[in-house]
Amino acid sequence: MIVNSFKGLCRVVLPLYSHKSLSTNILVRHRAALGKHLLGHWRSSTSHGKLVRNGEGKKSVICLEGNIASGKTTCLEYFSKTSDIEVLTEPVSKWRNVQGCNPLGLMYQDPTRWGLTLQTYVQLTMLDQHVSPMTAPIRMMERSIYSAKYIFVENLYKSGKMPEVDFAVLSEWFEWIIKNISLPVDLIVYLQTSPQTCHERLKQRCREEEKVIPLEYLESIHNLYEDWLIHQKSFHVPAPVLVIPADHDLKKMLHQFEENREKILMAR
Ligand SMILES: Nc1ncnc2c1ncn2[C@@H]1O[C@H](COP(=O)(O)OP(=O)(O)O)[C@@H](O)[C@H]1O
Ligand SMILES: Cc1cn([C@H]2C[C@H](O)[C@@H](COP(=O)(O)O)O2)c(=O)[nH]c1=O
Repeated sequence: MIVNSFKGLCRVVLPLYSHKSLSTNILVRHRAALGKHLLGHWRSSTSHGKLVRNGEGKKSVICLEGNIASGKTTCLEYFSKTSDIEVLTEPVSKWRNVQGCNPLGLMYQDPTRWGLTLQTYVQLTMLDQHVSPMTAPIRMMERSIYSAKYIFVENLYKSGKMPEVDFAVLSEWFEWIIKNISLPVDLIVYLQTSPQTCHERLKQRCREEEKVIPLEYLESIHNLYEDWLIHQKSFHVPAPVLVIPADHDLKKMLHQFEENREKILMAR
């Protein structure tokens, strides 16, 4: 639901639900099942039964979303120069090398066999980022555990490349996590591109594993993003959405990032 038009090229889209109501009153459940190390970063509160990171209420978390090669890393690089912001880029290097194995490369070679393997590891590493203690008042992170599930797992499943049983196992894991652990997001910034633009940028970036990606794959990812964040008709949207059209050249993109600096950094 679009509730606000912004000067220039951006819009804010409100979520169907607000995460705030879910995350303000929470308590630690399943405490016994958790290691000492993890609990060191957590506190208990009063209801809803979720784990909460210490100091969570005072800080803001912005997730940067967009198709593959839409310019997310470039955007994060720009904001990383701002003081009081912690930038978490996607842990792609881990996805390309876990104990000497490359689940990202394996997935692109044989999605039906390796989709579950990659997505299990993506889910773990994204969760690790969401729950890691914040080192600055504002955190900007690349994608989220939500897009890993609502976009990439969904795409594998919908395209017939992920077996039903793999999808069911991943879905139950995901549902358990979001039910039991508070993963607050205050704003989603969506870099909206055409799949064609991403295809061009992807070829230019030339990541070895991604050489097999056809335009149709980027079109599917694009449509899932649009249904989730623009039409808001597929899955729960955990925060308001700021849309930044991102087909433009670098100079114009940097200008737009600057124009939107306050809207992005004042999220909360
Ligand atoms: N506005 C832009 N115009 C042209 N090329 C861009 C632009 N933004 C990023 N790029 C280039 O496109 C490629 C993908 O950008 P990147 O920031 O890595 O995207 P993402 O992190 O979303 O995958 C990189 O080679 C980057 O230098
Ligand atoms: C979150 C997520 C990502 N991937 C893949 C898609 C790309 O090949 C890389 C991420 O690179 P980007 O330039 O930052 O988009 O990882 C995936 O297959 N599954 C996922 O859940």
